[in-house]
Amino acid sequence: MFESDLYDQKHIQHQTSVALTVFAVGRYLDAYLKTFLTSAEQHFMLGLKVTYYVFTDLPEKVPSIELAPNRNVKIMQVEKHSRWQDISMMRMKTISDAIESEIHHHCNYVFCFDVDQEFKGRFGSEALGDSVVLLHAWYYNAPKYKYTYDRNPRSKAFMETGDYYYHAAVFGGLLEKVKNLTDYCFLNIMEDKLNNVEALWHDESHLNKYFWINKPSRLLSPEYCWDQVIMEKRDINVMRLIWAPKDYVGLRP
Ligand SMILES: CC(=O)N[C@H]1[C@@H](OP(=O)(O)OP(=O)(O)OC[C@H]2O[C@@H](n3ccc(=O)[nH]c3=O)[C@H](O)[C@@H]2O)O[C@H](CO)[C@H](O)[C@@H]1O
Ligand SMILES: [Mn+2]
Repeated sequence: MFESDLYDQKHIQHQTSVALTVFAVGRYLDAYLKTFLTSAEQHFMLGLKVTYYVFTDLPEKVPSIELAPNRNVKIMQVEKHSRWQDISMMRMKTISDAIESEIHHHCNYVFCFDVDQEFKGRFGSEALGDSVVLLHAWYYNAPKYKYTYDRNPRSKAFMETGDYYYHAAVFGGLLEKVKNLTDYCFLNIMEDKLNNVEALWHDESHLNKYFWINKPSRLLSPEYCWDQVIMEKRDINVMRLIWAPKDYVGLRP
């Protein structure tokens, strides 16, 4: 196990400030946002300055959460795309724009999360790095031929081979690195649209392609986004973030 104090001391000394982006659009807001934010206050980057950027089409419904000093929430209005695939993919453009217009005034690092998750253990400054991505809980132990990269040569996300299979529910890093990643994914998503194709796992497929070409500087273990449905968990010492129950039929547009 790493020495968490050493990481924290370094970042407190450098006055590191972290942005967390999360999207809660449509029915996902009521279903997940409160648990996500309250659990983040218990486990995410404690001791550091944190700004939660909540992107939603329903700003008046964002729950008010009790926050520790040095931490705050900023609500950012976004439109609700009619297809859930676009709600997921267009996050790349929104994050890129927010880094440029807003986040760079306040923060050194940005971490981008799906909302359908709950913090359960320390998710601290050890996770910070220039360019950070997460090993997908379902694939970190799987043989490479099982990785679900996009295999359609017509899509910009097409890959024959790669290093790992990454999960798009958590990624982050220095602002300029994350901006580079989100710009890349958005451009390729739009090019696919012009060609009438959609990558197999949407933004996640493009993210996997990006990190094949632009190697990350830090890999997070599946402890940082674990699915409790998986029975085999010998490698998992601490569940730091877990998947919330899915309800695609009830919650997606
Ligand atoms: C089975 C499936 O679908 N997989 C996709 C989806 O996994 P997930 O099943 O985890 O997708 P999801 O339904 O959690 O959607 C991704 C995120 O978009 C936001 N959201 C989505 C829909 C909505 O109506 N409102 C809303 O706010 C929310 O923050 C959510 O967590 O996302 C991944 C990226 O993480 C990949 O893109 C996958 O292709
Ligand atoms: Mn999700």
